Amino acid sequence: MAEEPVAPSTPHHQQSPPSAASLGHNVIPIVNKLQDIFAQIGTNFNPIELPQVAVVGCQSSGKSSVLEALVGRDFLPRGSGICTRRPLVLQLVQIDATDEEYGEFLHVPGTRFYDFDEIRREIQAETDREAGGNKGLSDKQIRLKIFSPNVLDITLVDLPGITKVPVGDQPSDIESRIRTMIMSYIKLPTCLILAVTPANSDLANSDALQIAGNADPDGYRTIGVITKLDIMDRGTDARSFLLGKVIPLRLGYVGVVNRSQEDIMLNRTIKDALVAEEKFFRSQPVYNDLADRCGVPQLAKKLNQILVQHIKKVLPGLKSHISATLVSVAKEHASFGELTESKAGMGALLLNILSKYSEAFCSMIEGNNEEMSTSEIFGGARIHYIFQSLFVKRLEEVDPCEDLTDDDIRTAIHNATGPRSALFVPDVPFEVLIRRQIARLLDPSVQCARFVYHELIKMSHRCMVHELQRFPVLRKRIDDVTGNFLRDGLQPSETMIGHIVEMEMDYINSSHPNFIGGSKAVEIAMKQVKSSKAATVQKHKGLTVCGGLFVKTT
Ligand SMILES: Nc1nc2c(ncn2[C@@H]2O[C@H](COP(=O)(O)OP(=O)(O)OP(=O)(O)O)[C@@H](O)[C@H]2O)c(=O)[nH]1
Repeated sequence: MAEEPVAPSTPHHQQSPPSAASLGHNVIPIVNKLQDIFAQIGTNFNPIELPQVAVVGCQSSGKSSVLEALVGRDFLPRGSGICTRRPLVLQLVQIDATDEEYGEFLHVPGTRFYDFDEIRREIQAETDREAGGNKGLSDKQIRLKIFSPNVLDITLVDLPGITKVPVGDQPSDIESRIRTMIMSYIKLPTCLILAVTPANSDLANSDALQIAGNADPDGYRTIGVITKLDIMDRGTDARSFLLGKVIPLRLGYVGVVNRSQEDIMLNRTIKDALVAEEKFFRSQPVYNDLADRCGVPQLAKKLNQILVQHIKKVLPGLKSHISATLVSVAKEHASFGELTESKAGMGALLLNILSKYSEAFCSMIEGNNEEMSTSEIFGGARIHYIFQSLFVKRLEEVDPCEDLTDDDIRTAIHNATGPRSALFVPDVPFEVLIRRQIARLLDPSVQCARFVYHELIKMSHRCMVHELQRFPVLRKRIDDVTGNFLRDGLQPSETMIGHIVEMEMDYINSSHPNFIGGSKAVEIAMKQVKSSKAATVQKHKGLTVCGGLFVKTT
């Protein structure tokens, strides 16, 4: 049966139960509102990280009991054996005082659990589903949200207790697995650690304080919680421990008395338990002057104060961060122009964007671009540069005699003249040799076409007008269409370049002014013969003399 929602009761020697409002701090509601807004707009912008509180300790030390007392509701599986077998991430959300409290599991979306016994059963069932029914453990979280007027907005994490001896389905390395799981939560700098140690154990050798010390060596975020003060050995007390004389902690200790197993079996409510706790501390003179370190309400107050301090610390930075973001978002919003709902308006907007894109492309090619850059050549000027500087230079670098040795020429002449000896190069071997050289023009020409293609793609990206930032799908589509269009043009261009080079190879233009042949060639060759340098092939002052034919090479 669900209990009445209660706030922790007020011991006579303690202050009122803490709540965001009662402490008079209005920062928590402000931050909650902010969190709600950011959650609603579904942005990744997380301006503030509220601390989460992880409860650590050895098995059955009373971790779940402490959490329940803080929430003021009875909803966690508790008992003498291992109970918490999966991390339970409990998000507490404060709602209006008039609203009914309820819980919601992430794994059962859309279902509100108004009955807190039902919540406990679901935690048990979900634990069994993942970790099995035989004391097995799993590090897969159960996420539960509790909406209540009596809670502070904070995230609490109930973790499996440290145990050393494996039982049931637990693996042999259970201790190290649990420690690793605990560490993964408490190592976060925004995680407050409630290190729970039962008073009826050896306090000085507390596993909880030891693991908390590993994660938080300076002790800035560890609060020591001593449970089970009611069942300590007669004649012993935890006074010196609560005073921090045994193991000092910056944030100090709080002693609490939770419900015993018998209380739970007798269905004692948390409200009753808080009254009993108050009575206990009142009846123990040894704790009388430690009012600020005893009782669940004090623990809640301490947590609240730390939360407020944390928010106060981050608030100035948060304020300037939000103001700066606001200015830049407003600017961005203004640049997007008017919103339009009608189909006609959308069509006009689309047309407008597309015309702006094509205008930008044209002006980039034509060169009358307004945002003229002085640091780099781009657009039409860059294409001109590719043709005039890069392409021409590459063509000039092609050596017409490369890989054409005297022996190649001599062999070609011999093969062409058969048994006769030859003075001049016959047409056929000349054409064979020269064709091979002309083919060398193909690579630089195709490369020039590819440079132009890449430049056009770059220009297309530069032309993505600012309005397009708002429409990523349209931007991608334009990019795809332009890319495909240019790619479709590149293939035929390369084919055409290949054809032009082939045409040059098929028809050797001997009428070119730079071509030296016929009677002029004979005349030069005769002079060579006369000067007894009758080599059939000779390179001389930029002229390659091939038998009777001379080709200008520079
Ligand atoms: N007498 C007394 N019993 C307590 C106190 N705190 C917890 N218990 C009992 O100790 C047992 C274990 O408590 P839990 O709150 O389940 O402990 P836990 O640390 O969450 O246990 P695991 O999650 O299984 O590690 C329960 O039977 C509680 O009723 C306390 O302050 N006094």
